Amino acid sequence: MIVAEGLRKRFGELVAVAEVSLRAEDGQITGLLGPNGAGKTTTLRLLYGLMKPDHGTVQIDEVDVVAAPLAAQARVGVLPDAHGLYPRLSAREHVRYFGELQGLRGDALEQRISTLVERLDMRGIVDRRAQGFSQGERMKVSLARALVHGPNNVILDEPTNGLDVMSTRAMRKLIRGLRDEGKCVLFSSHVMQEVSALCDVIVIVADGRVVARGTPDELRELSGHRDLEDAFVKLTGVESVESLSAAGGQAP
Ligand SMILES: Nc1ncnc2c1ncn2[C@@H]1O[C@H](COP(=O)(O)OP(=O)(O)OP(=O)(O)O)[C@@H](O)[C@H]1O
Repeated sequence: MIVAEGLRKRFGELVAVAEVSLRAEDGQITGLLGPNGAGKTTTLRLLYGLMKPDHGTVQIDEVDVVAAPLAAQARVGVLPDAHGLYPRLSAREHVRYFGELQGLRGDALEQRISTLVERLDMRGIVDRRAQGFSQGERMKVSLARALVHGPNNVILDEPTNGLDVMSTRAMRKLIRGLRDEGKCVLFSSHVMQEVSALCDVIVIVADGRVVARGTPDELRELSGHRDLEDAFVKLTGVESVESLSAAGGQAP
């Protein structure tokens, strides 16, 4: 379970996260939905301890991310926004390296890698060097890396970005599978269809603030729109989901 309270983060004069509190439960998929620049990536980085908040707290399975970052990070798998891979390492070596960083060794690690190779359908690429991997192949390696230690919590930043239809379906299946195993899954997206297809709970952010939260049905009711995309537009105040408006607010 991931619980954030009163998060704030500014970069100089720019307020990226003005006020975000959220709760992502085990056995649920929680979607962080907002237009470009709303503060989603920054919020996720605060949640998994890549950045420290100026204000507020984050707990992962009741472990404080600022006070005990290593213990908190052991409980979470992260698919960050950029899937940087080492070009000379093979897919298997990437996953093994991250497993070792998480304290896995020997047969247990190799067994875990084999399971992920099957689950993510990586047989064709697992012993190839990452140089030249397609977007979908990079995504698989990044995901395997995130899941190698079997974390109870999984944070995914725009997980279907750049994926084709088949890969998007595979990703959705995987995300649902994690939920069905009882894991806490939190992912960000600016695409309403993506979020509505997957999420049990949606947290909508705009201008670095949570503007609404609830199940898809609750959000329809709150906005007075049957169509979820219309509900999103109403709740965020942006013209269209794809309007790409930079919504980071300026500090007073
Ligand atoms: N390291 C940084 N330094 C300065 N400004 C930053 C930094 N990271 C984010 N920002 C700014 O903070 C605001 C929120 O950015 P963030 O990446 O969190 O938004 P987002 O909702 O993830 O957007 P997108 O959907 O486009 O990825 C933006 O205005 C962005 O330019």
